[in-house]
Amino acid sequence: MIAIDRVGKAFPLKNDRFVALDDVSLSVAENEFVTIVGPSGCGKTTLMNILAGLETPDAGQALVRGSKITGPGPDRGVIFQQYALFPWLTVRKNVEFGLRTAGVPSRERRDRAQHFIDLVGLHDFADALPRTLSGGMKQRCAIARAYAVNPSILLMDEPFGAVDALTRVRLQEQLLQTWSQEKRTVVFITHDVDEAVFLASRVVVMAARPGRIVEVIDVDLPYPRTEELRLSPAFTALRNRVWSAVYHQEPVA
Ligand SMILES: Nc1ncnc2c1ncn2[C@@H]1O[C@H](COP(=O)(O)OP(=O)(O)OP(=O)(O)O)[C@@H](O)[C@H]1O
Repeated sequence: MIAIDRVGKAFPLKNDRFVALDDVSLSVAENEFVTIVGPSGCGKTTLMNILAGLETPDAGQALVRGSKITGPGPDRGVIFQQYALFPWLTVRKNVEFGLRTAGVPSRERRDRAQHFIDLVGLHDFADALPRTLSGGMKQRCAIARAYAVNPSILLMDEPFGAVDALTRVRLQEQLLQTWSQEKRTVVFITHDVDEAVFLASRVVVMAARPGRIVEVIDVDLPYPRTEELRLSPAFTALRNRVWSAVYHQEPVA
C-alpha cells in the first residue's frame, strides 16, 4: 500500500547540511496500523510530510499503490496535533467541508458527515462550534473530518499530543474503535511509547542524527485492545522493549 524506498532528506544549515532522514525504507500493508516513535528531531514529521506530499525526498521515493507521491491527494487524510478546525463552522460543517470542496451533493454530504460524527461519538455536538468543545472532542471532530472524504490512508502526526493523559487513553480506544469499524491504512506518529504499542500492529522506532529507522517491532497482541490488555504482562513486555529501543540508542560515530 505504502512503500518508502531508501528515502533521504537533508536541510541546509549555515555551512553544513542537516540529515533529517537517511536511507529510510518501510512498507505498510493495506489497512495496517503502524506507529512511528522516536526522540525529538529524528525526522518523524519530515517522513510524514513526505507521505502527505508536502515535502519531496532528496533521495529514494515514496509510493502509494505503486505510484510515486508527488503532492497531496484525496487518497491521504492528514491529522495534525493542532486541531485545525474552522472555528466559525459547527462540527457538522467542519466535517462536511472536504466533501463540499470535492463537489459531493448536499444530501450525501449531510449523510456522510452524520455517519462519521456518530462514529466518533459526537452526535450530541453536531451543531456545536469548536470553541465549546474539549480538546479531545475537537480531535475527534478532526478525525471525523479526515474520515469523511474517504481517504484510504490516514496520516496522523501526534494527534493526541495536546490533551491530558486520561483523555488521551480514551481517544486511543475511540480511534481503534473507529478504525475497527472503518479500516484504513494508518501511519501514526507519537512520542509516547505506551500509545505506540497500544495502537499498532507494528511499531517503527526511529533515531536521530541522522534520522533513521533502528528497529521495527511487531505487536503481536489481538484487537480489540482493551484496558485489561494495557495492564497485561504481554503489553508491558512489549512496551519495555520499545522503550529500550527508543531510549538506549547509540549515537552514530
Ligand atoms: N524546513 C526545515 N529546514 C531546516 N531544518 C529542518 C526543516 N524541517 C525539519 N528540519 C530539521 O530536521 C530535523 C527533523 O525534524 P522533524 O520535525 O522531522 O523531527 P521530529 O522527529 O518530528 O521531531 P519532533 O518529535 O520534535 O517533532 C530537526 O532537527 C529539524 O530541525
